[in-house]
This record gives sequence, structure tokens and C-alpha cells, in this order.
Amino acid sequence: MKIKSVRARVFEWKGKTVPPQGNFCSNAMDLVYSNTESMSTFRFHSWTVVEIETDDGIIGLGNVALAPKVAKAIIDEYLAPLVIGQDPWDYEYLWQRMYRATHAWGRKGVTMAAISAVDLAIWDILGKSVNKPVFKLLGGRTKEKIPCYYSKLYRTDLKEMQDEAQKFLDQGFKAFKMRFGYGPAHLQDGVRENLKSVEAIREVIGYDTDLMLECYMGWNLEYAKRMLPKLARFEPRWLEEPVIADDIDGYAELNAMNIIPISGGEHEFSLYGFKQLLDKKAVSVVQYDTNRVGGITAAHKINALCEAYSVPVIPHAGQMHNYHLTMSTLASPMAEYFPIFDVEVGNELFWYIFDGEPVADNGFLQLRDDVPGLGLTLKTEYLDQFHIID
Ligand SMILES: O=C(O)[C@H](O)[C@H](O)[C@@H](O)CO
Ligand SMILES: [Mg+2]
Repeated sequence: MKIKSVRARVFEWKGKTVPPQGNFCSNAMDLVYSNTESMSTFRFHSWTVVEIETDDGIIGLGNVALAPKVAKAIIDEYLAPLVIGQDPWDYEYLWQRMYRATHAWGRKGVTMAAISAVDLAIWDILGKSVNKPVFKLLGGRTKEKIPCYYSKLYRTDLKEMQDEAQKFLDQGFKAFKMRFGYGPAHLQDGVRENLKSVEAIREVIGYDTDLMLECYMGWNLEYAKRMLPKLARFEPRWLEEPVIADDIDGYAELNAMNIIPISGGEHEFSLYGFKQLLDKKAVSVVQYDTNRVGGITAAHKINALCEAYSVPVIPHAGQMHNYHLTMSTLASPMAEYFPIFDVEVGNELFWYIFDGEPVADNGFLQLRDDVPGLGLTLKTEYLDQFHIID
């Protein structure tokens, strides 16, 4: 079996969107002077879909959400020629070809995300070629079903947030992630607002349910150090990305305070990046995303690394490419889950592009043994609401 063609298309959402409501999630731009458009860097309304076809007619599907147009250019110009004509079963060799050929200017960020998309499509082909779901090629079923946490709860009106939490508590979710709206720029008022929002959610979900707190890199080290003791009474399972991804020492310092476990990794790339985080004990929960970190070939290795360091892996965003790794890895106890919503931040766009995503049932997800590959197909229902760049 040989790879015949690689097609990367950008799906730009042109349909209805929910307008941003104030600062509904702190983020790295909050600390930059004159940031009137902080939320615009945070929302992403397009996605790159990669289809790789083999000479025996199998089509593998991959995807990448970071900087979609740039990712497409990297795939078209640099990655496609490296894999066309090759045997997809040589996936490690192909991964190394892509990684090393782009190393001088790639390594992390959008290049690694583009490599991820190609790698995902290759694994989809492998599964389809032997009629097995990808998780069966990675070690198989390590759990009967995957526990998942409800991920949304952006900072809006507190009553609205409470109603949202109640609705999904009633649907059986036993773990929730909420977002902070405020950071250092909002001074003491913002500190109070942040605490009020966590209190409001705990009021609804109680203390027998897990609660995770997301900063999305919108804080700095000094602010995070002040916040940790104040947040401890709410018993969060983790505090996510308190500082920017490059401040690994900052993560390590916060984690060493041993007040709240610190999580991160959704903006880290490659096996080496994760080794650094683990060596420094910078995170207590690893949250790579398979469509950024180097695809399944890289994520599978990172899982082994995390197992050896006894650090759990709870990948970013959920979605099929991550669920297969969660299912096949004992070190991965849970998945993130974005439900179907109107298009707002962008995570939910996955539902509009692909069919095959499992729907949570009572706080659990199931992967089927009888669906080969990654189990995704392109959805036709919303096609007319996308502008597609071929
Ligand atoms: O952890 C997450 O889910 C991410 O940080 C989200 O993708 C981001 O959009 C914040 O909601
Ligand atoms: Mg996050």
C-alpha cells in the first residue's frame, strides 16, 4: 500500500456564531496593553481537514485547528511531497522525515500541528486497512468506557453559569471545567469576581463532583501565587495553564507549592517538550492535544513517558483523535468533552465538520470496536455554511 495523494482543505465557518460576551475567558492577550481584541485571538472559526488517499482507495482523515491556512500551506508545500509514494505502515519513518525535514524552522507550533494532521490521516488509513479502530492498534481497550468531564462554563453572568452547570449535572456529568474571566489587569475586583464564580459553581455541583479551573495562560506567576491559597477551599482537581506555556519554571514553582495540582500541555509540542515539563515536575496533569503534539505517533510515546513519571494524561479538547489514545492508555483516566453548542469559541466546530464523534452518556463516552480507523467521516449537513479553501 502506497500513499497516492494528500489534500488539505481549510473549512472556514460562515454560519451563525454566538457573539463574544465580554472577557469570558482570561487569555494571554489580557496582559498586553491596549488589548481591545483580546477575545479575537482566542476564538477560532476554521479548521484544516487533511485527506490522504492510498493506491488501493483508502482515504484517511486528519485535522488541525491551529492557524489553519498556515498549516495547509506547510502541508501542501513541505509535508505532502515527503509522504506521497510511501508506505503508511512506515509511520515512524514518515514522522521522522516530516519532523527532521522541517526542523530548522518547525519543531513546535503550527509546523508540529501540520505534521499531526498528516500523522492522524496515516493512522486512520492503518486502522481502515486492517478493519480495526485505531485504539486497537495502540494497545486496545484499557477501560470499559471513558469517563469525561463537561468543558465549557465560560465566564458569563453567574446565574447563567449556574444554570449551565445544573443542566449538565442533571445529564450525569461528574466532573466540570470552568473558565476564569479575570486576571492581573483587573486588580482586586477581578480577584473577587474570580472567587465568586468558583463559589457559584460549587454551590450547584457540590463537593462530590470534580471541578477544574482554567486560566488559559491569562495570569502571571505573581498573580497565580496569590490566587492558589484563596482557591484551595474550593478543592479544585487542577488549575490549568495559569501562565504562558513557555514559562516552564513558573509552572514548576506553582506546582511545587502543593496547594492545587497544576495542569498544562495543550500548548506544548513533541516528546522533548513533555520530557522537559515532566523532568521539572511542572505539571501534575498532562494535556497534550494529538492534533498539535505530533499526531498519534508522538502522543503514544508521550503516554509512555507519562506512565513512567506517574503523571496522568487527560488530553485537551476530547475529540476522536484523543479518545483513541485515552481508551488505549491506562495512564489516561478521563477525557475532556465539549458538547454540541452553537459556534462560539471554536472547539464545538468539530461537531459541524465531522460525523462519528461519540456523544456523552451519563458522563461517559464509548468507542466502538466495529468502526475502523479513527471513526470520523466528513459531515454533509453543514457544508453549505463553510467556505472551503482547496
Ligand atoms: O482546555 C481547554 O479546553 C482549552 O483551553 C480550550 O480549548 C480553550 O478554548 C479555552 O476554553
Ligand atoms: Mg485548556
